[in-house]
Amino acid sequence: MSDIHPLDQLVAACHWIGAKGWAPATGGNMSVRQDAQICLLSESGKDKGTLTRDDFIQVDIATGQALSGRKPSAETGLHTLIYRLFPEAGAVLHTHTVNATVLSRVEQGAALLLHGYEMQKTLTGQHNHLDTVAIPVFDNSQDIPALASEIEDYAARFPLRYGFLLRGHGLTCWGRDVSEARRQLEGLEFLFECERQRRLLENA
Ligand SMILES: CSC[C@@H](O)[C@@H](O)C(=O)COP(=O)(O)O
Ligand SMILES: [Zn+2]
Repeated sequence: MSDIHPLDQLVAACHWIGAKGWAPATGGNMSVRQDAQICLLSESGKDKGTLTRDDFIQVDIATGQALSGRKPSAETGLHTLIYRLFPEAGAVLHTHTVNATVLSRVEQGAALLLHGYEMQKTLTGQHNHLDTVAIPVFDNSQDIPALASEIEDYAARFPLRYGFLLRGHGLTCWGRDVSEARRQLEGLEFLFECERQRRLLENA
């Protein structure tokens, strides 16, 4: 367990995500759980690759309301949903990568299926490239409460283990701590790149 404060770990993760180009033009949002009731969410509209500790806002997980007058992410409701669904979730990362944005539009089905990749084993609980990893894809919406409700309904019927894609928008993933969330993000992004290339080459 790291002796670096979780918020400082999250700030470092934001800089890493920014350096990767995975949160362009203020896209993306990140959070860390403070306790069972409160999470710390990135402030809306900021460049996520240059955030500091002061750019995170306390939000009530049960209500989605900020404890101060500042505006947390437009997608706060998706972060608080994850923290309510998964008490073990300690950090949530949302990114706007080209791979996630394009693949989620090319995939017309309800989930992006990943199969046959050794790097599936980077995902928590995955031990075999022969397994199929399903990443659900939801149509994008500006109505975050409605989108959160749709995702909650899905999670009541199907496993929601690694993250979900918003069509033409990006990826939201999570972990028990910042380190695991970073690994899930990096693993999924690698797999998305492989799958995008595979589909391009197979259709060439
Ligand atoms: C640059 S617009 C993108 C936003 O609408 C949203 O999708 C996003 O990821 C960032 O919103 P934010 O409110 O800054 O957390
Ligand atoms: Zn977004």
